[in-house]
Amino acid sequence: MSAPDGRRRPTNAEHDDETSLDRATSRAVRRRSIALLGDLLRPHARILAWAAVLVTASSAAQVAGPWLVSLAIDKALPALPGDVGPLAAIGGAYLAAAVVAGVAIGAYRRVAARIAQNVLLDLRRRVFRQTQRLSLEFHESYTSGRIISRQTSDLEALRELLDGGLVGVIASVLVMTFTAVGLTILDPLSGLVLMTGLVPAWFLLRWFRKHSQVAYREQRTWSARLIVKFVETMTGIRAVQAFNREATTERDYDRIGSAYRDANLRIFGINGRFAPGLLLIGNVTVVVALAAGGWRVLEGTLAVGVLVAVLLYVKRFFAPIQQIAMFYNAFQSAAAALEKVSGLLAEEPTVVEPAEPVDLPAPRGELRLEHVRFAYGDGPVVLPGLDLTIPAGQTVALVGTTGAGKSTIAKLVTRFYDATGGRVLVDGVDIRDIASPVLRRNVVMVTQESYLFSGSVAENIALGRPDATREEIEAAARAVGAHGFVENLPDGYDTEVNKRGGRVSAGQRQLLSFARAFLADPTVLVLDEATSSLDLPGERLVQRGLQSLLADRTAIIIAHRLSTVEIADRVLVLEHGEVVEDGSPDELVDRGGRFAALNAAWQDSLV
Ligand SMILES: Nc1ncnc2c1ncn2[C@@H]1O[C@H](COP(=O)(O)OP(=O)(O)OP(=O)(O)O)[C@@H](O)[C@H]1O
Repeated sequence: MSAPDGRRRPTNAEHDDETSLDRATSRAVRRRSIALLGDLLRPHARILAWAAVLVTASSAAQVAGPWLVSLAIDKALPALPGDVGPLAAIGGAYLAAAVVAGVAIGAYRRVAARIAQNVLLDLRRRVFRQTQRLSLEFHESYTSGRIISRQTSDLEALRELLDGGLVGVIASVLVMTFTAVGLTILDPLSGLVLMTGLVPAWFLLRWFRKHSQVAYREQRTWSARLIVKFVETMTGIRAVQAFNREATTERDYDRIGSAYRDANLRIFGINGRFAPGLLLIGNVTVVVALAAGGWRVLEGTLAVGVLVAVLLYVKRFFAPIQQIAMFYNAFQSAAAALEKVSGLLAEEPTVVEPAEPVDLPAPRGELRLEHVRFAYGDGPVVLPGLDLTIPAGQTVALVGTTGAGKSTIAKLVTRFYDATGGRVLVDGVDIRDIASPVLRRNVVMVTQESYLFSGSVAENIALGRPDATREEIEAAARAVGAHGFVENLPDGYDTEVNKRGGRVSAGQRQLLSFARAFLADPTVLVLDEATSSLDLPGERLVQRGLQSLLADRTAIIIAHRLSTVEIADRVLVLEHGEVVEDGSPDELVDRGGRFAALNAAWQDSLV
């Protein structure tokens, strides 16, 4: 991300890959997660309040049970057999409490599940929208595997948290609180025993928190790396197989997989000590409460019924701790996931929309670069200061050694990146002042890979202008010479690409992307020509398509073929980000400089 001075600011998603953060960063990351959570829950405030009422009612009703049992033992049983009234009343109250508790908890679970699912959907949408919104700079540094793991495994961890426990755990925590309060009111001394049991439990919890936080971050980081490695290998499978890299990539994958396994084992190790430790503390507390209470019953200072209620309360207090401990795992994992997702969501596009956009009412397509300076992030300067004017309608071919900065110029003119210094102007307007929909309509980039989306051929062409009619789509295909082969596909324009029968060759793919650009009809076209060599008829076809595409518009072509350079009005030879030769192809050949040499080499390669 570039600050106004051109230096790089740290990004929010930058800490993604670290397992231990310093205290301040850790706090900032947590604050960011909590803010996101608040933001997600805010629209559900009213229904959340309703859920809180339901769960509170259910917990209070549950806590009444042991107290009613103590009343039955100490008050109602001694009145028998003469007076069955108290026992019947207590029995009735017990039943009523059970019904209230059951109905309220059922309703609470349904309401809470609906909130959880809506929050998840909202988060999924936000992640998707955000990844589409972020600038190319972000995508070039944040690998697609990492984005995939944000959208898949991180959201899955949050789903597990919300589906698999949070709702129950909130109810359990409330029951525990009510139980502790109820017990203390019933018999303060036993309340004290319970509180004493909580002291070692609290220390154990602190130990667990400290260790598991690091372990869970580590687990998620390795899991993301595993996905990155897999996605990278699969997207580059051709290169992997062509260069015999299978064994090396497998070794790398194994190494990451082992680290992931070790991270998981560490978590199990921590849990293996935490859960039994808590259980032990709970049971010891029950024994102490029983011993102390039993002693007082013998002394005659405690009623038997109250002792029974005390034991029921203490047991009930510790019972959900196991569940909460297990839940803590899901919580840790989800908290780590939320940290990463919130980092992605907090990321701002580096290419900023203008506050007061300037329109281009009658675009002509004149391009001007004024002292354009550029460097990627903290990297070396790619363009030291480029001055260039391209009159409307001119076709300019950019040639030059690899790394000279040709693609960089293309990315600056199309505003996928902003220049670090200087300005890029279209018809005299700084492109930073043009709203992106207007800019994208007028300046279109056709990239090397000519990406085809799943869908029909017609749909792929219509990407250039979604409201185009079938006639316009076919006219565009005809104009660039794609109509012939499209008609020969099994279902013509309705053939699904990327499916059996819909496979298109590299040249045909380029023609489709030309048709797409033709339909979009931009004033300025930037074309990164594919380097893949086509057979001669294929090349001629593409060349003819290109010529019709270029007519009547300004074009910058990163040229890799002689035939392309020949149809250009002007050739710019670039070296280390500077124009070293500028002229028509014929002039440059006559001048006998670098272009002449390149041209000779191209001519040679044809014979
Ligand atoms: N996303 C990026 N992040 C950092 N550096 C980059 C990035 N893209 C390109 N560069 C660097 O910028 C310089 C210019 O690259 P550019 O892609 O513009 O060259 P090019 O002339 O188009 O080369 P080629 O013909 O090989 O495509 C190179 O040194 C390259 O390493």
